[in-house]
Amino acid sequence: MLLGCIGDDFTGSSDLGNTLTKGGMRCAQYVGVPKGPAASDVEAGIVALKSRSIPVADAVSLSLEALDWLRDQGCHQFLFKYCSTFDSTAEGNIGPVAEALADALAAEKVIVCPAFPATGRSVFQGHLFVGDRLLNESGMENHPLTPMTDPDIRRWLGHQIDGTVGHVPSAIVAGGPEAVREALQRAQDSGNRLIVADAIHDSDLVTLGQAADGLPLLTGGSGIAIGLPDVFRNKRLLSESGGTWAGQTGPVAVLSGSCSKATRAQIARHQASNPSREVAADDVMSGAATAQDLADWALSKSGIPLVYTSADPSEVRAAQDRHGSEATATAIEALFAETARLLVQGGTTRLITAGGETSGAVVEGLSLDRLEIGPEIDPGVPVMRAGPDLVLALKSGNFGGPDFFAKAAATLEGT
Ligand SMILES: Nc1ncnc2c1ncn2[C@@H]1O[C@H](COP(=O)(O)OP(=O)(O)OP(=O)(O)O)[C@@H](O)[C@H]1O
Ligand SMILES: O=C(O)[C@@H](O)C(=O)CO
Repeated sequence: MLLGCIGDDFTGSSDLGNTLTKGGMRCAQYVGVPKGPAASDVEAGIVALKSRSIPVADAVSLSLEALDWLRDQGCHQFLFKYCSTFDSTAEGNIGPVAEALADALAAEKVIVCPAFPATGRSVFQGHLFVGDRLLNESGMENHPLTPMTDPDIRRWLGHQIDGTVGHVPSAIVAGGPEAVREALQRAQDSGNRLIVADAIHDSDLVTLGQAADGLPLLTGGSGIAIGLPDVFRNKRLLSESGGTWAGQTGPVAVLSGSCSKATRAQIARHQASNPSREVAADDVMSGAATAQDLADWALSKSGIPLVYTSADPSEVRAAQDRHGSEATATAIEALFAETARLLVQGGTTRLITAGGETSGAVVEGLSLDRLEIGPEIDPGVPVMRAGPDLVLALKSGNFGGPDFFAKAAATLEGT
């Protein structure tokens, strides 16, 4: 294994797997820290954690455990993948995890770059944009768990760590890898270890990847990995034998706990021509909504049945005020996990989930341990094989085109 990756959620990890697989690396995604060794042909291993919204100390210890395992597999370079919208609170978890990994690896210069231009995320003057909106005006300010109210990544990260945050501006990134290396050194000389780098285009991310050659730790969205396969390839370290993907026919279902704008628009589009069932947070909390009932309903439907709790920000806030945000999220995630288990037990072979936390709960509920990454459905979302009769698509909240669910079902089938 050449590159050891730690993802702070499951959809984000598959997004990274998509980038590395497209770049030609043989890539495997593990559900949590594996117990045994990796297969010998894996060039990039991604340990997917559900550590984005858990207490800081737990996120740090899980990430260090993942790091130890990846080191044991022989990796010399490591990548901490977080969300391209920098999903975190002022307490963490991105900063504390990045610092703990840097301590463990004696990393002195650590790039921080959430940019993912293919999905409209760019970093300019240390500020994160989603399309033409600053992060805090993009809808992410309403996120149920990690509302992003400050677009200045340097300042937000600064709240999360004890030290100061450096910055490599766009004009320097445009100057190429050597200019970036010099700027990183200057940032380190000024006492900064975590260094936010601007990136607007994929070419900037390629430059950052080249500049990071020899650095033990990189952090970012999946975009930060764009240049890495070529760095390994130029050193003749990649096997170059392509992966094989065979589609899967059989019953399909969609489970959505994502309340993002993109997901809600995809739901509205999908339910116009497919069976759909909305589940209210109150019914989850009271126990009126049961996994058995939802699974039976989906298994009885033709088309691409959709079960969702996705609601608009005012409904989400009202449910959180009534029941508490953590309790609501935990109960909804547990319901989706059990529904997924019953669906697969009932014969579902293609499962599509929307939302990082939701997908994490589902994948853990299904007790999966390793996912093979296949072709891309939409930027940032690949199809994945979880076993001989089960394929998955785990969609990050804000990813995917308007017709994502139908496109995912078809791509999972291999059509
Ligand atoms: N109606 C609702 N009321 C309150 N909370 C909800 C509701 N529906 C879903 N949730 C919770 O909101 C959270 C949504 O997070 P999730 O990560 O699944 O989606 P997302 O944030 O859109 O996706 P991503 O993290 O990939 O951007 C989950 O914990 C989910 O259980
Ligand atoms: O980086 C992203 O935006 C996604 O991979 C993700 O992590 C959202 O959960």
